[in-house]
Amino acid sequence: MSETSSQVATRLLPRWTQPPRDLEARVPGSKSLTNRALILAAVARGRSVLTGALDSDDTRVMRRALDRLGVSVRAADGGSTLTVDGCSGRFPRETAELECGNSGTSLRFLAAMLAAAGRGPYRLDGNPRMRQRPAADLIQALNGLGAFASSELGTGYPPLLIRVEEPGLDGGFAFVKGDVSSQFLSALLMALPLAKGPSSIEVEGDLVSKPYVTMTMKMMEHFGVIISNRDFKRFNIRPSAYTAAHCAIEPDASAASYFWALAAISGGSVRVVGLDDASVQGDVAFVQVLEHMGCRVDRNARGIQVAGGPLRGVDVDMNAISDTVMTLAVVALFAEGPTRIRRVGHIRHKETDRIAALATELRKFGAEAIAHPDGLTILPPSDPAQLVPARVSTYDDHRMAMAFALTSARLEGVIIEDPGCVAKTYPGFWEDFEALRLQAQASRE
Ligand SMILES: O=C(O)C1=C[C@@H](OP(=O)(O)O)[C@@H](O)[C@H](O)C1
Ligand SMILES: C=C(OP(=O)(O)O)C(=O)O
Repeated sequence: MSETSSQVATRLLPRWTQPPRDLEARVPGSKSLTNRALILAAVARGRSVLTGALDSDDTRVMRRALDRLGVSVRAADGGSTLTVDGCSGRFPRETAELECGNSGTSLRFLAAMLAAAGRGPYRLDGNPRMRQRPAADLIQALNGLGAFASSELGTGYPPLLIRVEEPGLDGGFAFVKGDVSSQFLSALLMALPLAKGPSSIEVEGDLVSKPYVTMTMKMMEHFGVIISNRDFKRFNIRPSAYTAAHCAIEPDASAASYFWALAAISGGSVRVVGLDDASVQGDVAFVQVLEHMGCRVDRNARGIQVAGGPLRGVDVDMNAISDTVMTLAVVALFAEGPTRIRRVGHIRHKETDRIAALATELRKFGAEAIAHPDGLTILPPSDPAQLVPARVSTYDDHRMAMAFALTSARLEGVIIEDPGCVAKTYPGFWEDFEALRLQAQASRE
């Protein structure tokens, strides 16, 4: 039961006969931190070493792209230690075709960095879904700062073409929309210190996923560049050089959400090792939502533990932690009363339209689900015994697969289609999930 290849069409999940009790889970490194560290190390002066890095489809996209741009990234320890020889702000290859799969961070961060640290033409493409994920706001901002960026098909979506005239991006002033994806802003912030002159970026509309912008600024600081911002509205960036750094990547908090939710649904307890409230990842706040639903949360030096109890539905704004919406929606199936998830309309632009996908799949289990423009209401049956196992479509979305796997904590016979899609951010998910189930079972025998 260790298939993660996409050739495996389905995975039948055994029901957990015992809840996990006082078990520990270790999750791989953060995708968002790994891809930021990689791109910043690539343009820094000197050799950087990243430890605890994530080795998955999304980080391989970034590594391959940097390789094509002439930056050496050497992997050791199964891909978790990466040594990057920085190019001091100038990519060695002046033109390249870069394939970004469905990695939003890779495509958007690279697009801006190419304008600042390259010459071009560069072409960035992705899989069919990536060709439906917005990029127009980023293109527009880059062009306002002196780049020649365009959508090849004129759609505002990838493939993107990027070039700049010698000697590089001008800087200056640009607006960027904040209500579609924070990745546009993060991409510009990381690239603009390499522009010729100072720059200011003003965010238009409500900025989504704010903790990721804080993460961007913290990582920039780690590589030696400090920028100023007022209320996440206006950012001022002075020309500066990145310097190589040692970077210990935290475990991925979005991946951790599946194990915390497992404890919530099963009534057991799981500690995810290596995360605490001081994490730079906003998604650690997911445990607070579980606390509101009735779980107990214990934070100590080893990590954060969630212990499940009777669950009640919640009304929650998940704008800042929207990668955990799928996890919460599945927890809500097992709670008493409705759960309303608000201010996450932007998740329609991710690996799939996540609001539509969730509503469809939740209904298969016997819940009512209402899709709203900004989120979702989940109305579980009044008696959890009325929930039925289902065959879950995953829409090539790793988070749909991992979140719905949690239903097997309480239901026999759940089937997950295309389980290999977890490789986007967590290739070893099924092995880790099954190992924990066996541990739970063994602890009661
Ligand atoms: O900057 C990042 O690393 C990310 C930002 C978020 O995207 P949006 O800003 O598009 O919500 C998040 O969903 C994604 O998984 C990673
Ligand atoms: C939205 C996600 O990824 P990205 O935008 O980086 O493709 C995700 O990992 O849930």
